[in-house]
Amino acid sequence: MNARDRIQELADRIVVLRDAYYRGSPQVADAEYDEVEDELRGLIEANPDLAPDPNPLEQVGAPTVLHAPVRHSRPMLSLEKATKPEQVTAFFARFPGQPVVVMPKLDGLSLALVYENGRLARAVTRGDGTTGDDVTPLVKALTDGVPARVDAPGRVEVRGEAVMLRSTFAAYNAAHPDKPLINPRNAAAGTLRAKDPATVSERRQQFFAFDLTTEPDAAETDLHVALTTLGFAVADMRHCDDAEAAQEVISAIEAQRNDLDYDLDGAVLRLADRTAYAAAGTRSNSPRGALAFKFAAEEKTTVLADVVWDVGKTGKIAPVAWLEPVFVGGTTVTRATLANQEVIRARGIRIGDTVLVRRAGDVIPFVAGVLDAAQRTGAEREIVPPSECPSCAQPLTEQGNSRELFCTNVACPAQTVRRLIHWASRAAADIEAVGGVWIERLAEAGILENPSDFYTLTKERLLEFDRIGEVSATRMIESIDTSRQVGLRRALIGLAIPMASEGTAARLCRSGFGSLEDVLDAGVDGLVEVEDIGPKVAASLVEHLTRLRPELERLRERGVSLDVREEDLPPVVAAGAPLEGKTVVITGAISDPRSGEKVARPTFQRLCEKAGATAASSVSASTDMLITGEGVGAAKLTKAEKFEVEVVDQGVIWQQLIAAGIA
Ligand SMILES: NC(=O)c1ccc[n+]([C@@H]2O[C@H](COP(=O)([O-])OP(=O)(O)OC[C@H]3O[C@@H](n4cnc5c(N)ncnc54)[C@H](O)[C@@H]3O)[C@@H](O)[C@H]2O)c1
Ligand SMILES: [Zn+2]
Repeated sequence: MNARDRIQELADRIVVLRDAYYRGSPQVADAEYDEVEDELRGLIEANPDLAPDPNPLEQVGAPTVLHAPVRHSRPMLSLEKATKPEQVTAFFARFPGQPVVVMPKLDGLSLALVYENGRLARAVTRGDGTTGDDVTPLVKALTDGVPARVDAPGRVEVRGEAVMLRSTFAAYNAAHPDKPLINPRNAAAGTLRAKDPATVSERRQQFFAFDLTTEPDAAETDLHVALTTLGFAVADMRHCDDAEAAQEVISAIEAQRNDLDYDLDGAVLRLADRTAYAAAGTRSNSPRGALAFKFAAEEKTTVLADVVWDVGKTGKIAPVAWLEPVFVGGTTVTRATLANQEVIRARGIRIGDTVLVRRAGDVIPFVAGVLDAAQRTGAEREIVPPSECPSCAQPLTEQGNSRELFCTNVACPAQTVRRLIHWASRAAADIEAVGGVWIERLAEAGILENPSDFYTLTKERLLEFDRIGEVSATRMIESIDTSRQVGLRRALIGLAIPMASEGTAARLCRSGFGSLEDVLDAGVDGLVEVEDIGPKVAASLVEHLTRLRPELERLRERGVSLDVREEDLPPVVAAGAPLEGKTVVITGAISDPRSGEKVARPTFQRLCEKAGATAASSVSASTDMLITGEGVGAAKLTKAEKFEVEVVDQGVIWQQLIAAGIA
């Protein structure tokens, strides 16, 4: 195909894809759409005289049907994209001496809020950039972070992004397994298209501001200060004086990406000074004073090649999607979860479909749904749940609203292997040297069936197997030996009792149970006394521990400790302990100043708890102190500054711990 035809083809495709996307039913993932734009941009750059007219790359959004059209005071534009550090350097070089704010590029939809003499007059969507939709009632009813009044005269226009928080999204999907939302962005856009706020009342959104214009011109020229003074939330804006600092903040935002409560697809750089930003002007479809740095995509489409029903350690039979390999969220994904049969039904997924796969950080990849059912060829197959266990062929039972399938055969071979692997896992007995493949082989050979069987293994027995040498056999036996110190909390985790979480195990230890046998002897009545342990969890504990009693006896006989360990007990805090009543966050690498040796974070945390502190994982308004070790990330410090949290070097804390006889 010649360049002219290809250009036209790509331009037409962009129009079609945008139209579908802005109507709320995208046909492809963003990353794939961006590839089409990139190819067109490249071709036009190489053949400027072949630029299509109109050129979709110079347009914004899509001309959709507007219910209540409102013309914007100035166009709402797209952003110039960058993917390489050199482009960040070039941006700074264009504006010598100008400070820049760097902030997350939120993945929601942009809104313009217009205030007249202090009152919110209207909220308008971006639309095609020139004209948007008036969505004031929906925004007033459903969007947090949009003050009804601001303390400013004349006309104030605040632009920003309305997002559905991940927590809201997850809660909504948990409450509506029959009609799940595909992703937070789509959910936010769909919400603002609703005719009646009452029908979408559980789909709340949060507004984060990133742009401000005032008439008459306000005195405050710093964007960040001006927005926060007016009472708007901004998503973590940080000032940077040079490209190097900006690049650091960009990396920090990307590193934090999974811990935040909103989706983001990049970082935005923008001149911090409002006057300078306005003076920089615009191109056909983007402001000159801003740049978007794009991150790797967390969503891609791929073909669902098959669905395999996998037997878990508690007998749950879960559908696993086998995918054509797809690079998403930083790795190549070939497997993803499909949750349960209700989710499959609600999302209308079939084998052979092109599905949207989402992988954010260390979250297990999952199939979010089918983007474009119109692409089906007719060769797709229904996903049929099994009626019997794929491992032991026993009939299955269904449980709960989502109709999860269970094999209740305790002798099920697949479950046996899963339970053994679970016993050996890090959170439980931590038999590091015996991997899953070995456990499977030993189980197949009939040597391993219950956790207690690990403790009868000998080096000689292991050496009978092919492909095992003296060294690894010794390591395996040593690792098993060490795991005899597993103790109450981790043994309980390792036994994989349905409904008993890691938290349950920790709470039982802290509330005074001395051993696994004590837990069993307490009975349901004794267990529900423990904070946060309900009757269902208590009943499950008693039922399964009763069943496991012979196994507990075998473990004991073979020298495995099922008693509570000191580290799992509530710390004894002396009156006047140095950190009494303080909520602390620990960050950076910790080392003992006396020996210079590295100290694991949980160990140091435990010392702080003995000194009376409560440890939290992230800095918030309720944090009293940020304890810093080596190599502290800028993100934590900025947050501490924001919440006015005292920052204390580990050295100071060590001195207090040593003086109090705790360390
Ligand atoms: N899947 C599809 O078929 C399809 C089709 C069309 C567009 N898209 C996607 O939509 C997006 C396209 O472009 P666009 O031009 O609307 O957006 P863009 O990526 O150019 O970014 C501009 C938008 O970013 C948002 N934004 C978020 N945080 C911001 C901040 N801190 N400062 C400034 N703006 C901020 C604003 O809403 C603004 O309108 C891309 O992500 C593209 O992949 C997807
Ligand atoms: Zn089975």
